[in-house]
Amino acid sequence: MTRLIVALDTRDPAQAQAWVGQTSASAQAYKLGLEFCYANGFAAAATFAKSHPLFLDLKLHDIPNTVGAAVDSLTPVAPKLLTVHASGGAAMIAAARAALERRFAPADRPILLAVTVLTSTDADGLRQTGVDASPRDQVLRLGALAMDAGADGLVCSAHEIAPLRDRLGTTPVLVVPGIRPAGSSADDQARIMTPTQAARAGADWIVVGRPITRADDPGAAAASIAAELSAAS
Ligand SMILES: O=c1ccn([C@@H]2O[C@H](COP(=O)(O)O)[C@@H](O)[C@H]2O)c(=O)[nH]1
Repeated sequence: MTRLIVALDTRDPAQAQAWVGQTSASAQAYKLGLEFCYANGFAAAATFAKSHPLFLDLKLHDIPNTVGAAVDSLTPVAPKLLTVHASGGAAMIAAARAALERRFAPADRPILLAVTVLTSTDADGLRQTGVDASPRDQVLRLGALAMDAGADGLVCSAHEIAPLRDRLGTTPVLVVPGIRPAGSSADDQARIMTPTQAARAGADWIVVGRPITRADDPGAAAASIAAELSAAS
């Protein structure tokens, strides 16, 4: 069954808490990322993680020593899921994994996710960064590298779930943003699918922000997405 993570993309803790109150019957976890953590600090994220499963989406990307040390520093937050950028390379991902293993007992260790190609990036966007591969091929390349280096799973778009499963099997935890219910705006996302399509493709988790948080009734929007997921599973 595909589970729902609601992205609490706000700098206002009261707003984040209000969205949690409206969606708690439908969501299995919540994402806090750069906007919330830069505004409120990691103590606020740690407090949040004590009462809700937390996807801490920091997308770490630096030299291996710095990323390993950053992951060490995040120990008090104890998120359920944590992201690094796969394009940081194998040594960086291995350093993040080693830090998590040093700091957590196996049963409590956060799930280490490698972000492959951002869901806001299309083939043109990749080309502008000097990558001539299609998003699909680049996701497969980075996904294999990240899993070999010690990631537990990958962040990808729903378009890449089937090819990733073909290449890497069922081992990677696949976390999928770029989700848009039928008829809703893509916003700045380029590689999108509906909740039903992502669930049918085999996403372990989907991440949904604006289609819920900018809805007139966030609770109803989350409930409708949760209903799609259970009907598709
Ligand atoms: O490739 C990625 C990686 C992370 N995200 C994050 O997911 C949510 C999506 O929000 P929407 O409002 O539903 O577009 C957001 O917090 C991103 O930082 C992503 O979109 N793509």
